[in-house]
Amino acid sequence: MRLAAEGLSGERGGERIFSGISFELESGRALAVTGPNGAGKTTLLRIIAGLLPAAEGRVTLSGDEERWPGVAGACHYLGHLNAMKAALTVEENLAFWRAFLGATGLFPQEALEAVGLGGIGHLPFAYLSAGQRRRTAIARLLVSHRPVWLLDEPTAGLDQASASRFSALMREHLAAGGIIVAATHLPLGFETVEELRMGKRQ
Ligand SMILES: Nc1ncnc2c1ncn2[C@@H]1O[C@H](COP(=O)(O)OP(=O)(O)OP(=O)(O)O)[C@@H](O)[C@H]1O
Repeated sequence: MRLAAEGLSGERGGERIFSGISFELESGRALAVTGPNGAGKTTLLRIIAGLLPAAEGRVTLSGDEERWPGVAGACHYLGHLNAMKAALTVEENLAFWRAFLGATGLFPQEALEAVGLGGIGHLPFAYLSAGQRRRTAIARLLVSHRPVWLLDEPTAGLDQASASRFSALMREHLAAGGIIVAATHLPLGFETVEELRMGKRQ
């Protein structure tokens, strides 16, 4: 499987944020997108996820078109917001996502154990600390299989042990043939094969 971006330009509020971004990632490879605040890292991830249109260029996913006919449907997008309902329990939130995205991954309790939150599935999401919320959002990546993980500052708010655990989960995803594009200010904790450095804006 190969994720490719060709000549991507991104705009926000009618203003060109970046242009001429190209890359190719084979199964098992990760791309760390780095650069200063406002460089367009989130914008790029959202374009890849199909959440924003590209001003120019295109993103394609090839190699298993029968199973993954489009890029958007093949992606998990972990944004700054955690995409959980405050009033539902942690486990109910994950059960919702598993039903919504497809029961092709771990059960909610298994996913919670994988992020070290096995004991708190019964708590309302609203009760969780910032780091626990982030770890629950990471558990969402595990309840339904998607080959491409798009991660925006995935380790923000995580303590060192949680960041190491997540790093191991990312390595497992790559070892299983997955692809990762991560916007990050911090090292991801494994040898990223490529870095895409986005420019300074102002
Ligand atoms: N909805 C919007 N309308 C207009 N401009 C926007 C909008 N969203 C973002 N921008 C602008 O687009 C630029 C790129 O933002 P983006 O969030 O992609 O940067 P980033 O590299 O992810 O930054 P950070 O490291 O701070 O997360 C910024 O100047 C931002 O102010």
